[in-house]
Amino acid sequence: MDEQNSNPPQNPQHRPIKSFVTRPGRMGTGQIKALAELGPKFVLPYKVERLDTAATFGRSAPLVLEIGFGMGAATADIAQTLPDHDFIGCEVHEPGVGALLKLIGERDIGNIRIVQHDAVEVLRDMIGEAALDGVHIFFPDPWHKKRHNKRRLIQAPFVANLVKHIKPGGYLHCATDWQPYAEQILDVLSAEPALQNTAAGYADKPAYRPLTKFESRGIKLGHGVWDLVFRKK
Ligand SMILES: C[S@@+](CC[C@H](N)C(=O)[O-])C[C@H]1O[C@@H](n2cnc3c(N)ncnc32)[C@H](O)[C@@H]1O
Repeated sequence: MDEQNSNPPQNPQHRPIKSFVTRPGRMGTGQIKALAELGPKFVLPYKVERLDTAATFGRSAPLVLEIGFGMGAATADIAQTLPDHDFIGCEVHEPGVGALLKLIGERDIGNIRIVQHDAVEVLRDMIGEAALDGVHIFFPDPWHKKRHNKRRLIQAPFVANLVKHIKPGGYLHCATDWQPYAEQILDVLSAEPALQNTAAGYADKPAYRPLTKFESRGIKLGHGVWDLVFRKK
């Protein structure tokens, strides 16, 4: 999250560039308790095996994948706003996993499962083709510095692969507060032949996406936020 203080490791040639750096994070006692008590039910182990979503959620419902949910505030709100959808959230940062589990427990949310693993590998190994009705990528790490831009998640090869996992008619919703990244996302998604923009350029914020505290503060300071909503053809 705080790339100013992060120190991306050298990339050995055989390893793909990651969109995140794993950093130690302090866990609060509530997060530790939530991990211990709710982790076994709501955290799915990463496996090289297709996820059986009907068995996982005990029903068949539209499935939304969220990549990089951070502390999970938007994830929990959206899952409550859309109780007829099921949500799989991927996040590598353990305190975030603990924080979302805490919200799941406090609000008794049943339609979220978490995979604490790189979403690129989760997509490849656990999510079938055309399995997703929607994908949420909210405020992906902007990797501001030019030499770090290559770490940005939303790039053409990633999107070409991602769309294979979305059903025809399903959607990809991205949001960012960093204008150069918004421009990159707009270019990349517009150039992907399997996607169609639902707006002429940037979209209005869909009602289901809550304003985060961070975002509200930014808006008060006059900072912009750009939503992009594309449909799979
Ligand atoms: C800037 S934060 C935004 C978090 C949250 N979406 C929000 O709006 O507050 C980006 C998050 O994406 C996570 N992330 C980045 N790349 C990821 C990947 N490949 N798989 C899973 N999580 C990832 C990071 O750990 C970080 O928590």
